[in-house]
Amino acid sequence: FVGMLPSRHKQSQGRQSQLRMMAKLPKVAVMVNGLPGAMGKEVAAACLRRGLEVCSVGLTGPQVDEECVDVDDGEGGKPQTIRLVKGPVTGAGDEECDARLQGLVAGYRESGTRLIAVDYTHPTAVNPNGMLYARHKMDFVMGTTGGDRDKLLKDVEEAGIYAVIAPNMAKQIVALQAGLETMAGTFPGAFEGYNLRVVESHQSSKADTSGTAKALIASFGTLVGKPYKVEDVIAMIRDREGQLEFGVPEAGLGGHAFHTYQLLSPDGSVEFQFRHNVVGRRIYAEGTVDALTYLAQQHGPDKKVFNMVDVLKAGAMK
Ligand SMILES: NC(=O)C1=CN([C@@H]2O[C@H](COP(=O)(O)OP(=O)(O)OC[C@H]3O[C@@H](n4cnc5c(N)ncnc54)[C@H](OP(=O)(O)O)[C@@H]3O)[C@@H](O)[C@H]2O)C=CC1
Ligand SMILES: O=C(O)C1=N[C@H](C(=O)O)C[C@H](O)C1
Repeated sequence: FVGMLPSRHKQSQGRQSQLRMMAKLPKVAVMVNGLPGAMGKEVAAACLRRGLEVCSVGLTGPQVDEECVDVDDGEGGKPQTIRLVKGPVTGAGDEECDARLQGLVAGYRESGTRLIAVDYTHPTAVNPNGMLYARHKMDFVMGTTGGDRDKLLKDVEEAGIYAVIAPNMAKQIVALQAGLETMAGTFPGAFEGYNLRVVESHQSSKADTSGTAKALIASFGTLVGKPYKVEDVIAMIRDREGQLEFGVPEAGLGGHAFHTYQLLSPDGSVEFQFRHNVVGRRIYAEGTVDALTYLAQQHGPDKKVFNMVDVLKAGAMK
């Protein structure tokens, strides 16, 4: 693997070094994990559009038979072939995956390039992959939702690596999240007695309840004055008929995130609604590149684990 390391796209490398000089970025390569999944492809495309080098190896899942996948910038640019390696499945370490990563990480280190992983895989892969990055001291951006988030944080902190971990990378949704956190911190109990109801619709292949909705109900809980259990307030829509009825356009059935948060006063006379509806996935991929660019500039010893609110507050989202 070491021999086939950084991509040889001369034109794109020229653009990369130009952008690096402008932004004073260290040399960075991105390992996209979760290929050939929907977000993996979107993120690879966004990296190529924005001049980040994409590593020629990426992790894949247990059900994928292909050995390689082509990614491109989504705008007619030259495709790049990524070799797929099965990610760890047990969390105890998968020998082949570890051996391959070891060579890869060492090769990039020798070439003075910071290799950062981006993870858009599966809720069951969050902790095994987090442990893998910890073992190999690889910084990462974790977009995958679900898993044991406390364990993920603990593993990362113990390994002393840098990470951005967030259930939503879309700038405007991160701003809503930050705004609600501020509102809840400033006016706890302002909605005392109100009833919260959350409906989220996603493509039928989505394995878990929305990580974004889970994050937002924490703030709503403070506003209402009582913590919520996910299963008590969040209704999921994953079926075609329900999705269309909820307003998802036919073209968005394969990839969408429609969320409505409703707060209703006890007598039903006052209603608040917060709604964010996204068709497609490009917005998250662009935010992921912002997170990568931000992470690439982090070297300090004090704070090493960030979320997207940190990235937004730092003014690092385009
Ligand atoms: N933070 C954010 O802004 C966003 C987060 N997401 C989250 O990203 C995740 C992925 O979403 P999406 O791309 O739509 O899902 P997809 O199912 O399209 O893609 C996931 C891919 O990851 C593979 N995979 C499974 N396990 C592993 C592993 N251990 N290592 C590497 N790859 C693995 C899957 O393979 P196989 O088919 O074999 O399982 C599949 O190819 C979800 O958790 C989703 O909620 C999505 C959008 C935005
Ligand atoms: O699976 C998705 O598609 C998405 N997942 C994230 C979540 O669980 O909140 C973000 C967004 O909703 C898209």
